[in-house]
Amino acid sequence: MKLEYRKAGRRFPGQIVFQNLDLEIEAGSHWAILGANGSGKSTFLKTAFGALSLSEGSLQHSIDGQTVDMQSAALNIAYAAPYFELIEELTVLEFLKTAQGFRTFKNQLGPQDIVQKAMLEEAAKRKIRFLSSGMKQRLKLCLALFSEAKLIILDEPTSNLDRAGVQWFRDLLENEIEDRSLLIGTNYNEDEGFLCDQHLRVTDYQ
Ligand SMILES: Nc1ncnc2c1ncn2[C@@H]1O[C@H](COP(=O)(O)OP(=O)(O)OP(=O)(O)O)[C@@H](O)[C@H]1O
Repeated sequence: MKLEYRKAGRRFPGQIVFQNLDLEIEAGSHWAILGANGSGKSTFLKTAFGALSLSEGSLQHSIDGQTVDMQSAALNIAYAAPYFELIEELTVLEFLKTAQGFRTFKNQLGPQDIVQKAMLEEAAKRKIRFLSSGMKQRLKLCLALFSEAKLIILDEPTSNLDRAGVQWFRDLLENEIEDRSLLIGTNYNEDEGFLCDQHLRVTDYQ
């Protein structure tokens, strides 16, 4: 999936997060969205998957050279982020079965396979609200990376992961991103953005 921002900007009352952004995110490219806390990484990423609209300018998504509207684009975008809520009252397996009803996993993987990939075998029948924050994070990352989406957006992907978890994430990303587009919002570029050869600092556009 390709994204083209033209003269794009996003404001909140009394605050310009970014403006005058001209940016082409080519299909299959890997971008790290860098910056300190509050610099606008999440705001930018939310515009990419349609959770926030632009205040000015335009954003066009295209798939295989064909422009698609935001609704069709959203069906081809998967994201994992601190503000992406899991359904806490379901068990891990129940949640994955529900998720599969909305969107099939890639390579014909099933809920039980995802449990294994997320290293949650022992917790499969536990309610999500009783998982540790690192376990929830592994589940979110697997949901995104084992989707069939053409654009993967990961906001702070290693938050709540311990050192072993960070290594697990790096291996997962390396194996599963394939030729898909990738946007990562990160304070820890070495751990999280290691696959990204393109960088955006939102503060360069304030
Ligand atoms: N819905 C909102 N309404 C008003 N202001 C907002 C809203 N969302 C974000 N902001 C403001 O926009 C700025 C950028 O926030 P954002 O969450 O994008 O930063 P970030 O770089 O992702 O930060 P962090 O690394 O702490 O997650 C901040 O000043 C924040 O307070």
